[in-house]
Amino acid sequence: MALIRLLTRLSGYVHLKQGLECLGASSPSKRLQQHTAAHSSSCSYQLQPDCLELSYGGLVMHFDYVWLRDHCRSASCYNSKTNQRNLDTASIDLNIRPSKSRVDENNLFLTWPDGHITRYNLTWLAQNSYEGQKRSAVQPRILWSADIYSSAEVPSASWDKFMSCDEELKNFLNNFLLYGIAFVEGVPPTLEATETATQRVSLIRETMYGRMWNFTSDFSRGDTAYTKLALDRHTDTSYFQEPCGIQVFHCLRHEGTGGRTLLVDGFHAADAVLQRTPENFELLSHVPIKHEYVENLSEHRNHMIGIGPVLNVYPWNNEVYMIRYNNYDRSVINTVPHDEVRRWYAAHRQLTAELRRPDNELWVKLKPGKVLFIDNWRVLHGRESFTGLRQLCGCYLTRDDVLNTARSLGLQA
Ligand SMILES: C[N+](C)(C)CCCC[C@H](N)C(=O)O
Ligand SMILES: O=C(O)CCC(=O)C(=O)O
Ligand SMILES: [Fe+2]
Repeated sequence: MALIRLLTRLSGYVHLKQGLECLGASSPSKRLQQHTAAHSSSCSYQLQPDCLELSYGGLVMHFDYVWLRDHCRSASCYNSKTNQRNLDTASIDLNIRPSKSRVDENNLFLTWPDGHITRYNLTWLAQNSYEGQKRSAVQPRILWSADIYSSAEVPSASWDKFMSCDEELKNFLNNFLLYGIAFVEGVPPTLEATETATQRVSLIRETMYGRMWNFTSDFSRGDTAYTKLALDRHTDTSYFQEPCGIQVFHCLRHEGTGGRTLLVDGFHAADAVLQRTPENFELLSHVPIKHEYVENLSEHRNHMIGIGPVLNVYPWNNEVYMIRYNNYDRSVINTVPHDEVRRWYAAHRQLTAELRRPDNELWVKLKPGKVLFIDNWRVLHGRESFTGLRQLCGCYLTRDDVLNTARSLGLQA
């Protein structure tokens, strides 16, 4: 196998630096290598029997030939106006191999057996390689305990600026992405203003609870949320196949005592389990669990079922992207044999112990004017029991559209 080696001076340092930043954290020795490479970079590649091995920017990457053909960005294979693939992937010979290959300073060129030529930008390859993805987080975040969150002194957005200034919205969303919670203050204490605030961020996700809800402890629905009782930490709508992405709360009125809101970073707790007992993390991220909502009132009849592990992780880097934790709504476990179920209970116990550590509990008293956005895929909420009239309004938001807004403002989401 011919080894083609190319040593080039890099045309732009910035160009390389950007490419490398996308690769995320690396070991000190790798960082040193990358640093040296800032002045002159080496790119080498080798056509292996089953893949192309590319060494660039301190990273050794492997690209399957079918993958390479499938990712051709030429005008006939890819429509760059719509960012959609034109190429029919099913027409690629699964044993395809390039007949010719070469590199220049910034690109790799492959000629396919039918004469078609593909040009790949080397930085693009590095950013989109499996090896590059494995090292980087999809969503950068700050895991928090109550102390970490409080000392960060994360500012709330202020209503006027939030509604009129994109920079304020961007800061708000940046905090939301980093911590999984964010506040807007100075919002008029009405359902309408709350709705207006949420529409700045996303689309409302209507559920069987309605579009916007405004609830008190009148037991108008068959759920403990509609009482004065305390609620332990949980995520909502765990009984949906896709639990609601964001929950918004605005306390419009409370004449009485208690009723504080509890917030806990579920990803922080999951990370503690991963660090201490990886086999428990493994069980929580693989054993499928059922959650169920059965409502049997004359005006409301609902039966919802959601099945999935407590921790949902990306398979290529084990990054947790969703926690589904609601002991009230967890249903019968019948998907696991008895010897595994005991181990699952032990893992669940460890996660629960982390979630219940007092130093992980952030308590806030919601007041009229202060709107709380919670990432319901990450941060658990609960409440203290209360007395008196307490009126809470809010809604759920569609997750894709929150992330869409964040990306449109230039954030990584
Ligand atoms: C928010 N809102 C009051 C409308 C609904 C409450 C839903 C409560 C349910 N047990 C769950 O955790 O999903
Ligand atoms: O009353 C509260 O503060 C929250 C109740 C709750 O968990 C919910 O509505 O989802
Ligand atoms: Fe809830």
